[in-house]
Amino acid sequence: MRGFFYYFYAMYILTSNQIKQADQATIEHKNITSLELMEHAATLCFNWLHSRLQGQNIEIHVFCGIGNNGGDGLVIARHLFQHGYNVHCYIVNFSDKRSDDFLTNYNHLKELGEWPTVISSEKDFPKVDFEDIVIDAILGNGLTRKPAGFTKNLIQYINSTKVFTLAIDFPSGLFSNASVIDKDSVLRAGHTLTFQTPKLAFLLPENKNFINTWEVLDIGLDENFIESLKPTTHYITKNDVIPMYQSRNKWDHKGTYGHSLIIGGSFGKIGAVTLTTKAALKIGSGLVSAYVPKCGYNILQISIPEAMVEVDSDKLLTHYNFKTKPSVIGIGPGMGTAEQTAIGFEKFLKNNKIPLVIDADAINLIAQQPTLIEYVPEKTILTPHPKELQRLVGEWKNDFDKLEKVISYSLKHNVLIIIKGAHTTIVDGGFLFVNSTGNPALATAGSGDVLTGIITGFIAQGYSPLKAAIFGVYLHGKTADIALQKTSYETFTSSSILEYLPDAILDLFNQENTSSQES
Ligand SMILES: NC(=O)C1=CN([C@@H]2O[C@H](COP(=O)(O)OP(=O)(O)OC[C@H]3O[C@@H](n4cnc5c(N)ncnc54)[C@H](OP(=O)(O)O)[C@@H]3O)[C@@H](O)[C@H]2O)[C@@H](O)CC1
Ligand SMILES: Nc1ncnc2c1ncn2[C@@H]1O[C@H](COP(=O)(O)OP(=O)(O)O)[C@@H](O)[C@H]1O
Ligand SMILES: [K+]
Repeated sequence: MRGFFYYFYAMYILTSNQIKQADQATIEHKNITSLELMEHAATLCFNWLHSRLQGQNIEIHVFCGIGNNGGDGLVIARHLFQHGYNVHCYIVNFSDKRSDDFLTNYNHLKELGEWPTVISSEKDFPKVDFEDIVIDAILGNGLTRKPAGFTKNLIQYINSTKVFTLAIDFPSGLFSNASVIDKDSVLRAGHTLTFQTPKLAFLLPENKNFINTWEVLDIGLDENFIESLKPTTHYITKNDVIPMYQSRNKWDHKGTYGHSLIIGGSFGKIGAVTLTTKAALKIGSGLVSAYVPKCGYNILQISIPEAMVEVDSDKLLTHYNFKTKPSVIGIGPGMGTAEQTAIGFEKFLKNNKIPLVIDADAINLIAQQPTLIEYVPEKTILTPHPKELQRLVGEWKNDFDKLEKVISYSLKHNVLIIIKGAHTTIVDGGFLFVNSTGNPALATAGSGDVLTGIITGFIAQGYSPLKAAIFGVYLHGKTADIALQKTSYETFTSSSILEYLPDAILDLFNQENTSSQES
């Protein structure tokens, strides 16, 4: 699904209410019944499983609730029976409020002579072996409260078997847009097939135990209607960044691609600012300068002959009196938070009018003196890792609360915040852009410094701060994804990000694999 609402294309992440509305609109506008929609969605799930199992004689336990998620389970069970699989189908009878489409599919199955087993209490729990497969169609998008009673116990029982579980739409008990209150009431899915759009809950670190791998099945909900909902949360994939790429013209020269100034470093931490400087160059900034303490001069000049270097005091940044006239400044890596550095930084911010990317200790200094944020130019980018973010916006109760806090900070100060992590999220006022690339190979010293350089270098070349942030975060993650085909998690270092940056850019022009809607 492609969004027109923002000024480029992106896949939407919908809330459960938006999905319900889109479901209804699709039924009305596309002249399709809800039963047909269920048949279509569940058949896609069956096809997914069938193409992998190829008729193998594995015991498959399909647990169905009594709503439409359960209805999906019944359709999947029917197809499995009809294809000769060794299937056990159960109705998790937690309520009398059976949905119409559930009932139709229930009867359909019975007519075929396949009577599901009804589970009404713990004594009805079947034996499930580790080698079996469980299909979780207990609760989906209609979850209104945490599962309790025997339903919760069933979820706990399935979790305890450590069996592979394929969740339909949602791991049962996981809310799309609210935090889990009772961790024992949520199914721990091995893989989730979710309908139409990714769900925000899948992308938050607090849900790491419930959601493992997942993918989106396009069930054909009405895209025009979804557009009209003006969703504010986007999932960034290759299709979304390709149009951002700015190609070069024959007559361009280095001045066309801007001048990045990287400010940072302190004694013992010159490496950080070196990585950032290298990254700004490698992503194509026409000119790159570094402003570092004197102790960093030789290191930078020797390790990056392409960069110009200006110096401050011996071991620390204190004066910030560089002569360079850059188009953008990336500031913070390795800078430290010494008192003299803090005093100089305050003066620098108060006088500066140049676009900024603020990272690491520069974020910590703003957190120490919060009014400093009033002096940054609008649409300045801040790139905190979780600890730095906490210092900046304060403690949060859960990941949804964290997003709320970051959104209000971003709105209040008109800045962009990049929440770094496994699914790095760019917050631009009320809009969220969640990244799809990257893996734990990036959990290595200096990878954030490189990201700062990439984003700074993009802004130098004329990318807007938002595009620089989205494109930079996407490519940064993509280097690690590509690298894993040739190297290991362990041997990937921050310098490897720069080594694989050309592959990540070239991959944009590779026609294969353009629909990476999975994680
Ligand atoms: N457009 C799409 O994406 C399509 C979606 N489809 C499928 O529909 C699914 C959504 O179906 P759904 O709306 O019927 O909700 P579902 O999750 O089955 O449960 C609702 C029932 O559970 C109850 N209930 C809630 N919480 C509870 C709890 N903690 N403990 C106990 N009970 C609880 C709730 O009762 P209530 O809260 O109203 O009292 C109600 O009776 C969706 O995930 C997808 O699989 C496809 O078929 C086709 C296209
Ligand atoms: N498990 C992971 N999956 C994807 N990306 C990750 C993972 N762990 C770390 N990263 C990325 O690596 C970078 C780490 O940044 P940061 O913590 O600031 O590193 P440093 O301070 O060492 O430069 C961020 O861009 C983050 O998104
Ligand atoms: K489910």
